Amino acid sequence: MGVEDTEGAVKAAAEAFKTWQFTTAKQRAHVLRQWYNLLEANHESIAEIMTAESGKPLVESRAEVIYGNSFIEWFSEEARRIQGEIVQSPIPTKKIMVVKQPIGVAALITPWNFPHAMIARKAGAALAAGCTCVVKPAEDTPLTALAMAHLAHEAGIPKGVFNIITSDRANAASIGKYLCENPLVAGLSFTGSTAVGKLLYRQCASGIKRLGLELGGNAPFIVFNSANVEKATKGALASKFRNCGQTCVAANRFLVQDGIYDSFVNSFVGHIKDIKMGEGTQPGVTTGPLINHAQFEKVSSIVQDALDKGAKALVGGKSASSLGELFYEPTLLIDVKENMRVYHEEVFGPVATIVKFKAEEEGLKIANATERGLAAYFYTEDVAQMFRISQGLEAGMVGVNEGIISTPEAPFGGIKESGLGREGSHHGIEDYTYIKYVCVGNV
Ligand SMILES: NC(=O)c1ccc[n+]([C@@H]2O[C@H](COP(=O)([O-])OP(=O)(O)OC[C@H]3O[C@@H](n4cnc5c(N)ncnc54)[C@H](O)[C@@H]3O)[C@@H](O)[C@H]2O)c1
Ligand SMILES: N[C@@H](CC=O)C(=O)O
Repeated sequence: MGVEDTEGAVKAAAEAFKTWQFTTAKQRAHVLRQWYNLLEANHESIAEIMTAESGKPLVESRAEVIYGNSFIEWFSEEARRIQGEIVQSPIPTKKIMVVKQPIGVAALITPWNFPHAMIARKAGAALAAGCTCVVKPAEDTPLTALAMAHLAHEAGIPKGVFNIITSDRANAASIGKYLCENPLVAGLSFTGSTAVGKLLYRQCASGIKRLGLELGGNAPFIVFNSANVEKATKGALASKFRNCGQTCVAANRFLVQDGIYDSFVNSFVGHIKDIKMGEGTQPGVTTGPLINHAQFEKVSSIVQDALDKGAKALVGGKSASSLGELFYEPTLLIDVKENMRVYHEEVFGPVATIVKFKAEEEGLKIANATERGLAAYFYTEDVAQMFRISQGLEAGMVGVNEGIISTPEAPFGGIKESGLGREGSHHGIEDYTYIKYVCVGNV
């Protein structure tokens, strides 16, 4: 689809907003719950579609559908808890009311790495608030989005309330620009690369549009001397290799204190060798291919740059071409130095790097030495250290002795160049409502 189709979708969403905004919270809660029920009932088919279009192993696709559905369930409940305030007035004849209203048409641009959950996290909140949506899924994963839309209409979400614009790569930029600049669109929420996020930020400036940005991360994963190696290895594997490393909150830099370095590295190497990579529909496969050639080239070149500059691959370090052209071996690099790309860039692939440090302050300093601030992780059994480090880390989300932090109940989002706003939790609705102060005089 292209800009003309987008124009049609925006007009349909604006038209549908005229009535959807006046539905009661209870009605919206009901219809979202119906959608959730259908998404649950069709969960295996959606997982199969996702695996077919993205290569994600079925076991991960199933987990994502459960995860994505839980946002629709959560926001079906939250719809009825969007509360205003009655404020104490300084003048007896005046009353002050603060109400929250839906912003209008919300444009949602989503990535390929979580084709269902990233739509669910945005659309669930928008629809609960009383907004209508125009969703532009990533070019690699349009079918999951269309399946969700099919079920949305079956669930009774009225025509025009939830619209999908699919596109190829060539049309993504013009569709994005159109959504940013169209005055009928009240707000835009984007998950994807920092480069595109910055472009959308600039494009939205002309109309001072409401903006939510979930951008790239560069998560440190610190293992302190006080850590439990077993727990740290388990968390490291989950955080790094989930979705073949193509996750914005994936651990990107392992920082390991000198006293625990050898035992952590040995344990990590053993577990990485056990990862079963292959075609997503094969039983037992836990890790699939990279999404496309661009991702494959990016991952290969980042690793090659590190190897050329003296890093050592304890596991992997090359493509797994016998499995297919987009497979890259789970990799562990040591002797990583500041002059290597992998030290600074978000790899977005199955590549773990380890840097050794001595003192706690040094570990924290390296962890914070990035312009990104999405997630950060650390492992320690020392309670005082838990408080010191979680306060000191410059990130929107911190996992303490935990490698998987995403859940609809908690606010997801970053600081610094990792984005604006929060998704999920009760804060997730804020992007889709505005506060209106109503002053009633002469009472
Ligand atoms: N934060 C995340 O969850 C996330 C997700 C995907 C990719 N990434 C990062 O981005 C890198 C590149 O991946 P990518 O190229 O698919 O991400 P991307 O940011 O280019 O794509 C994400 C979405 O934005 C759309 N898009 C692309 N260019 C656009 C434009 N000019 N205007 C409006 N929309 C546009 C795409 O069609 C897709 O829907 C990855 O290596 C990774 O570092 C991050
Ligand atoms: N992995 C994130 C989304 C971005 O990649 C999540 O856990 O929700």
